[in-house]
Amino acid sequence: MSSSSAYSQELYIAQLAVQRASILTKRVFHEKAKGTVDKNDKSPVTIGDFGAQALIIAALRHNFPDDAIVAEEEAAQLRTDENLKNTIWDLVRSTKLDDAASEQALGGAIKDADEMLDLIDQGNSTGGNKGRIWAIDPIDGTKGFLRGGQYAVCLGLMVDGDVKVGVLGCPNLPVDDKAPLAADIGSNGTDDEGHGVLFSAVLGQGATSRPLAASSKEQGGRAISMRSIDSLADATFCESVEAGHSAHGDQANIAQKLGITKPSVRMDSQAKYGSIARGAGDIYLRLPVKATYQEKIWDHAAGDLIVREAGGQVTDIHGNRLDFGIGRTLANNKGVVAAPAASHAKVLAAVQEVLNARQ
Ligand SMILES: Nc1ncnc2c1ncn2[C@@H]1O[C@H](COP(=O)(O)OS(=O)(=O)O)[C@@H](OP(=O)(O)O)[C@H]1O
Ligand SMILES: [Mg+2]
Ligand SMILES: [Mg+2]
Ligand SMILES: [Mg+2]
Repeated sequence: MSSSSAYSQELYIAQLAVQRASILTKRVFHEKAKGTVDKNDKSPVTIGDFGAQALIIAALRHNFPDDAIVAEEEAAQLRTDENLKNTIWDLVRSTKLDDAASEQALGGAIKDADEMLDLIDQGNSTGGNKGRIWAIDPIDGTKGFLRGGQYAVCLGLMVDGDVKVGVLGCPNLPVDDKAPLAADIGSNGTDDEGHGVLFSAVLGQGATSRPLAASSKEQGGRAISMRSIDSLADATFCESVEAGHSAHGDQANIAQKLGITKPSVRMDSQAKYGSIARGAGDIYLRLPVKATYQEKIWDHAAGDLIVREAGGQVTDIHGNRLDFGIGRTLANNKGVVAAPAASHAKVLAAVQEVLNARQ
């Protein structure tokens, strides 16, 4: 550890935990049948989601035993499916960081398959605005992961409801912060040479990126910041791939109102937040499709902080900051509008015009 600034130990462990979990997800993509299991909300989950969650929680439990954890997945299905459990255990016990000291810092291996299941289930905190709570999305953008597009391994630490540390591992994004966003980045991601980036931020300390494959000896990373755009007409906006997750039609109308001429870049996961934070894109719009859907805290905690620390503003469609302190969901918010701080009011005004016209 090179620095003793606030949350430096949490940042260090979070980065290593995300790096290790990303090794597992990449192995699943390349080595294993990725077959999905349907969750009760009809969304897909893979052995990668369960395995990555187990590894991250093991690292947190070893280092911060008293902290609460909110994580997306639960082990119930694995307890009744021996085969599935064993496949995941096989992956989890054989996934390690190359650097022995880093692996040691995470507490090393999980004891056995039953301990793995118990760890997965320790992500069941109800959240809230008291004390230290980690938010984990082991694979965000599971559909992107399956199609070889974008996905992210996401970890955030909230203290009294405020996000203090955020880390995003994006195995299929270019390492180069300046690489323009390819139009097909959401369907044609790759983790070949030159890909894999780790975004990080600590509240009040800025945001950084570094290669996901970097060893822990290369601490730090490059500072990243949002692009300062003179005219919104030149902006690039990012949105979900799934039309059911955000309203593509409304988003196109908003872009048109802002004079944006470039087509949107569609990609899954919090890779959208990372991409705008480093100026590869400029705006992330997520307008609600279903009025009843509540966004989950693990889908936004790390990205929200990384964008704000890179000079952006993140609100919901009503202009309110995302409220991470009321439970597992963002029940007080609807949608997401993320933009450079100086342009956010203008973007929000266009969002509201389009939404008002909708009613
Ligand atoms: N109906 C609805 N509306 C909004 N959001 C939803 C909805 N259903 C699911 N989800 C969550 O969306 C997460 C992935 O969304 P993304 O925008 O990142 O990617 S995508 O292009 O839409 O797949 C996805 O995260 P993962 O489950 O981690 O992949 C879900 O938590
Ligand atoms: Mg999911
Ligand atoms: Mg998610
Ligand atoms: Mg997920």
